[in-house]
Amino acid sequence: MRTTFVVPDDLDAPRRGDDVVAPGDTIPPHNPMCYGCGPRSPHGLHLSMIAGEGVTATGELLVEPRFEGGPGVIHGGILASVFDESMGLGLMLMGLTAVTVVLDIDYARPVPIGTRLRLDARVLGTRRRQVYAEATATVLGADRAAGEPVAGAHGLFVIVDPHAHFGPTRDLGQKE
Ligand SMILES: CCCCCCCCCCCCCC(=O)SCCNC(=O)CCNC(=O)[C@H](O)C(C)(C)COP(=O)(O)OP(=O)(O)OC[C@H]1O[C@@H](n2cnc3c(N)ncnc32)[C@H](O)[C@@H]1OP(=O)(O)O
Repeated sequence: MRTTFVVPDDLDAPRRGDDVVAPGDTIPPHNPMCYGCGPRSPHGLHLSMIAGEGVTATGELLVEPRFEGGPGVIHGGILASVFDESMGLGLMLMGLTAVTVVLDIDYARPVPIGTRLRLDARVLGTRRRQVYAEATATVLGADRAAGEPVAGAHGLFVIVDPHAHFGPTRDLGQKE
């Protein structure tokens, strides 16, 4: 993957939260109406991620026709949303709330509609309130050389107090 995103080399190791789902279990959506993971979001991605060991998560995404950008391929903004959400869900394994402040995407190959992608997300480490994460997308069931990623992402998230952060906007949220 090629990127200009700089991951500091002095990060603290990520620590899994005490009261989070076990490896192999589905990470619950943080908001039922979330565009990325919410099961009740009418036009959302409905992304679901499975907890791995440590602070890692995996998922799958079928590139549906509604995700089209250029003729026959996924829209780059959709893929950015997929990465944002997959890293965000992985980060929840730390048992905290954090929001994205920087999202960096490497669109390495065009991704055709109908492709089934495997998503791998991993928290790299923390520095004070900052949390660094990365994710990759590889094509499932294809003969693409040795599972080379078709896209990758880095994210910088900042830990927030959810009540203070979402308090002023919570009433604007769509109700279930
Ligand atoms: C209830 C449950 C809800 C769950 C929700 C989500 C979970 C899952 C989500 C799922 C996925 C979807 C996710 C989504 O889509 S999240 C939606 C998109 N993101 C946002 O809306 C975030 C908007 N930004 C903010 O609200 C503020 O900037 C926050 C609150 C984040 C920080 O403002 P605050 O005034 O509080 O703090 P600070 O400014 O002192 O900064 C603090 C630290 O952060 C560092 N910093 C800040 N910005 C940058 C930057 N650009 N590059 C590098 N570093 C940056 C800064 O240097 C400092 O570092 P340090 O000096 O401490 O070292």
